[in-house]
Amino acid sequence: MYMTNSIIKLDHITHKYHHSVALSDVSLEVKQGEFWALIGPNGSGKSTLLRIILGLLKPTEGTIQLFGGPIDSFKQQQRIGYVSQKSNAFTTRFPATVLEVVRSGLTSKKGLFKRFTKEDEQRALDALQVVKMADYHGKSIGDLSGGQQQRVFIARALVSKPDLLIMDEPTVGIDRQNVESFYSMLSELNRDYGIAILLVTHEIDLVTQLATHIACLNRTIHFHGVHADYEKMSESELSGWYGHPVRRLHQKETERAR
Ligand SMILES: Nc1ncnc2c1ncn2[C@@H]1O[C@H](COP(=O)(O)OP(=O)(O)OP(=O)(O)O)[C@@H](O)[C@H]1O
Repeated sequence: MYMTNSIIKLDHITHKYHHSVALSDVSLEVKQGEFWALIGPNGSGKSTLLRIILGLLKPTEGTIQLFGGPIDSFKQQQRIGYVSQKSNAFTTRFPATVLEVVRSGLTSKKGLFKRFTKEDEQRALDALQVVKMADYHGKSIGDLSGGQQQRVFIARALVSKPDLLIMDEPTVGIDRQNVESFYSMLSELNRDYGIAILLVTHEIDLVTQLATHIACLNRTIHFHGVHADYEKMSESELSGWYGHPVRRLHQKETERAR
């Protein structure tokens, strides 16, 4: 069989909503084990790009490959875990324990009314262990903090053992201190378990320290590459494509701010 370490490959993606261009000629490749931060200001096309990758939206032009094959014939949805920014709103209205929420990540494969086995429960507990939330498995999800809830949603996405985790601003509404520990948990997930990550965020300084690769989007890609090359971009170049001033915090400053 043809082997590839390519996970997402976008070639010349353009997307128009009616006549307005949301994305223009975007090409990008995410490979096995990489941690990509996709950054860009409001309205820059980040969510549009994610929806295209998730197969929810067909681009006006361009091609997408997932795991080395065309998106149209992609059938292994369990290889991709997705966590949205809206998870929090859902949890508080939904009375369930942490374990039940995580186990529900297996539902798409089992069908809605199939019974869960002991093995399923163990898989859910293992996923909770990875995000350091196993001690909370019996708690009601609504009783956890925003940061803890998002960890549980990561566990829910991990329960089918995906190769890629896609997240759309997962830290919205979480306080700064918990955001930092949430991001280091993601970094461990990438480093220790080899899971590729594509993370959409506004929190440039926190994330660019951890990501192995960075893509700067504002309708089109203004930069994409490894962290070291991103660091070489001047603050004025960064501010130019971002649309308003960007100040770069360096590692030492971030350490001090903790
Ligand atoms: N369903 C839609 N119909 C028409 N225009 C849309 C639609 N969705 C998004 N747009 C427009 O496309 C552009 C890109 O939007 P998108 O939501 O992808 O940006 P974003 O970077 O995710 O923004 P934010 O950071 O604010 O979430 C914006 O100008 C937006 O108004």
